[in-house]
Amino acid sequence: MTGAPLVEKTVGIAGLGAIGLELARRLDAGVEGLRLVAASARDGAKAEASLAGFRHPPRLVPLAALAEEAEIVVECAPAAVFEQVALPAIARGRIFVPASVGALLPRMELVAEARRTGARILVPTGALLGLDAVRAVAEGPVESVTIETRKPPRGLEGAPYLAEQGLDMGAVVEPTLIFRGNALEAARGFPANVNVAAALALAGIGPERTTVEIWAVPGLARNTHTIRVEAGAARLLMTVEGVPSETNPRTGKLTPLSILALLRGLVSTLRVGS
Ligand SMILES: NC(=O)C1=CN([C@@H]2O[C@H](COP(=O)(O)OP(=O)(O)OC[C@H]3O[C@@H](n4cnc5c(N)ncnc54)[C@H](O)[C@@H]3O)[C@@H](O)[C@H]2O)C=CC1
Ligand SMILES: O=C([O-])CC(=O)C(=O)O
Repeated sequence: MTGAPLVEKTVGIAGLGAIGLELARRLDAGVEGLRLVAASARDGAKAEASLAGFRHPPRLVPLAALAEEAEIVVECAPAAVFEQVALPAIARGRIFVPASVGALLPRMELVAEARRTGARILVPTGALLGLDAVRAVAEGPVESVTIETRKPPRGLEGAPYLAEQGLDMGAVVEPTLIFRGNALEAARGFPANVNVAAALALAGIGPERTTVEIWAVPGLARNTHTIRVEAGAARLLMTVEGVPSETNPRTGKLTPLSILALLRGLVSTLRVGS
């Protein structure tokens, strides 16, 4: 006797940068139960070149059209175009997987909208770790959640908070605490750097109660995130040292892999971790 035939889920990717292109490559190499059918890129000619060696190149479509093409829409684009991907995906009742989690935090009304349309918003662990454990302890009482992010100064450049405070990352010569506040304030001040803090906040006790520290550390080779949780069921202490990707040193190599693991979990028979 054979099992039920496998029903493939179709995937569309918004943005073919450090995360999107690696995820696309992995899917094109073959993942049982998943088929990459569409992608969006800002530069069509560059995208065609990137996809040239693919076995089954995805159709290149505008951001807003991804939701028409695919059941799962993965957002890996700059936060500035988040709504162009998220709104159609949610309106059409798709599975929406955002990498720009910092852009989701100030738009939590999208969750209510997804409930109305039947869409699901699945936030990947991304560059972080241990959100299964954070979700588990958050089923009980939690006293505090803190994330300490350490990055080389150039990895923080361009953040609005630095301009507001007149902070020059070129002048940092020793490990320096640049910011301490809650996850909502961090997402506003460092929109390209606190996707991890946003994901942690959503997994645990919310953005107001999640504390974020951002350190600029000259010479640091790996983006390092340390999570500390005091909860009724357990004390969590977890650190990840991410290897920067070659194409975008702000983004670690772990993030596309985390998204791939999430997508596999949507179609696999055996799934491990809550
Ligand atoms: N959740 C997490 O743990 C992490 C999330 N991120 C976030 O994920 C997002 C993507 O990150 P990366 O891949 O490193 O960025 P990237 O800059 O390497 O890639 C973004 C891509 O989107 C493309 N793009 C820009 N405008 C577009 C448009 N209008 N239509 C289609 N494509 C467009 C760009 O050309 C580029 O190829 C960022 O918002 C970043 O902050 C990054 C690292 C970790
Ligand atoms: O560490 C990384 O790779 C990226 C990061 O901090 C973020 O996006 O929040």
